[in-house]
Amino acid sequence: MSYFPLYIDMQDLQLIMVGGGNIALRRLRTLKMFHDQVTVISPLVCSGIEDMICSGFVQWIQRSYVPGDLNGFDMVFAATDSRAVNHAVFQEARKAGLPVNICDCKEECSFYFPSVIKNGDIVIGVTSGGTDHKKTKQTADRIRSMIWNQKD
Ligand SMILES: C[C@@]1(CC(=O)O)C2=NC(=C\c3[nH]c(c(CCC(=O)O)c3CC(=O)O)Cc3[nH]c(c(CC(=O)O)c3CCC(=O)O)/C=C3\N/C(=C\2)[C@@H](CCC(=O)O)[C@]3(C)CC(=O)O)/[C@H]1CCC(=O)O
Ligand SMILES: NC(=O)c1ccc[n+]([C@@H]2O[C@H](COP(=O)([O-])OP(=O)(O)OC[C@H]3O[C@@H](n4cnc5c(N)ncnc54)[C@H](O)[C@@H]3O)[C@@H](O)[C@H]2O)c1
Repeated sequence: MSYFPLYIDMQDLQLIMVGGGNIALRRLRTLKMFHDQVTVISPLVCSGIEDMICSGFVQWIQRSYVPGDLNGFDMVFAATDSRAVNHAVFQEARKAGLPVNICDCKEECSFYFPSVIKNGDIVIGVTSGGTDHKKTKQTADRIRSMIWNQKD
């Protein structure tokens, strides 16, 4: 069964991203279109995220994740390169009843991260239900070029 595209108001939600590499950066760029601030817990961050720290969009907790870190957050994203860490984040989030997105395991996601096309108030999210990421990206790129001639 396909997933229902739910459009939610994120403004008052406290968002946390565990991990600060390439995938976290790509997702933070998307989240930046919908929120003013995201907390990132990660011992290291890539240079794109350093810029987001400087601009105030990212609040950086510079250390590894430990259980209990999700306290006070409403929505959880995990994008570390460790299956064990991502799984631990999933377990804590599930226990706390928090919506959770885990980048290396679709079975542990309570929602998927879509490819997003945004033009003013118009927002389009594309998913393949986790079956074909390439097709998702291609479809989003086609929509961008067809409708708005907007690349990425
Ligand atoms: C849409 C996009 C959003 C974004 O990431 O921003 C996205 N994946 C993108 C790209 C991408 N993903 C992967 C590669 C590298 C390899 C390859 O090419 O296959 C690339 C290409 C690249 O990175 O360039 C690998 C991968 N992805 C997932 C797993 C785990 C699994 O399947 O269990 C693994 C194996 C990880 C591993 O090896 O450990 C899981 C998920 N990825 C999703 C979203 C969710 C459902 C999306 C849908 O319905 O299609 C879902 C289910 C959950 C989630 O993470 O929310 C983005 C599109 C591009 C864009 O628009 O820019
Ligand atoms: N869903 C997707 O779209 C997609 C696409 C490609 C890859 N992946 C998956 O995403 C994972 C991450 O990829 P990447 O390119 O961002 O890796 P990366 O190496 O660039 O980044 C990993 C980040 O995790 C952080 N980290 C490591 N251990 C941590 C811990 N204990 N606590 C907090 N942070 C920790 C590191 O400091 C680093 O910032 C890959 O291993 C792969 O499984 C997902």
